[in-house]
Amino acid sequence: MMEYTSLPINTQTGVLPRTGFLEIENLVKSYPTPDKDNFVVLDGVNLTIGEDEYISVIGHSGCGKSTLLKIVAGLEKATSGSVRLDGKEIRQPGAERMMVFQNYSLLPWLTVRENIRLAVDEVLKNANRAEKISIVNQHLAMVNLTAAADKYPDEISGGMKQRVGIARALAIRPKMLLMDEPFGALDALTRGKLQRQVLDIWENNRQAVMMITHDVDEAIYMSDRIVLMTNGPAASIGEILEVPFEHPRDRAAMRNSKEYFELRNHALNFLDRYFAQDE
Ligand SMILES: Nc1ncnc2c1ncn2[C@@H]1O[C@H](COP(=O)(O)OP(=O)(O)OP(=O)(O)O)[C@@H](O)[C@H]1O
Repeated sequence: MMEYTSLPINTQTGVLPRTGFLEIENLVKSYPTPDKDNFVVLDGVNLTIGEDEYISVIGHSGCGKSTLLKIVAGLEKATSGSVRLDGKEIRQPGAERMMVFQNYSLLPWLTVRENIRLAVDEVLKNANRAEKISIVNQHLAMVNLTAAADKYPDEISGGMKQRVGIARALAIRPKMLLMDEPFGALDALTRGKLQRQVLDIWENNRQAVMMITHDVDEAIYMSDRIVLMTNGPAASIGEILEVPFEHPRDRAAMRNSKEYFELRNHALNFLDRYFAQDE
């Protein structure tokens, strides 16, 4: 069994001195309210993500995690500040950033294969028919859905639907994967299997990932860094934790290490502290 040694917890905030692929600078997001005051959701978020880095974002409900992800996806506009991908300002959705939602968002009148094919047709316009078929088949196999390819979404389980969503996102070869609680609706066993599957795919084909989760164990198991958000309104980044385990990770060995225990407690204490302020 792989063993992990104990290292000091490394916490950071703000913009990090690493190669920036996604660069979020002084991001502010507010919504107008009827009484003319603005409701400030995010206030001064600074974050840099590398092109092959897996980042998790954790924070209490309503602190603005989904809002942050939607701004990176181009589905929401920042009130001020800037968000750049590969040096270019993000102003709208784009095929280089694919989103995976918690509630699957599959088209119910299309089969599993057709749901993936639709995205491929829309984005990979220069690929010929044979190439498209091959890409769809390859991604069906990647998430173990070849046998279910011709079923409709209401004929498959929640875990399978989420795998279709992930295959669809990956099939168009995005530079960045944005996932909003992708495993949140799944039972523990299915969640564990799908986490491993997503990690396998990512380890073989690294890309930038930003994943929202409420689960500290999931964040430690999957990501390179964990972004801990302060409570809203006017939330920002409280701490960023470096996860010191090499990929591929052995979940059981990791869980038995002192370092895992310390990191987990550090994150939970952070969340408890902010939760206590709320009460
Ligand atoms: N379109 C909108 N208009 C006004 N307020 C909004 C809008 N969208 C989100 N908000 C508010 O912004 C805040 C942050 O919402 P967001 O969904 O980003 O939080 P979250 O951290 O993802 O929450 P959860 O963990 O519960 O999903 C909430 O108070 C929400 O009510």
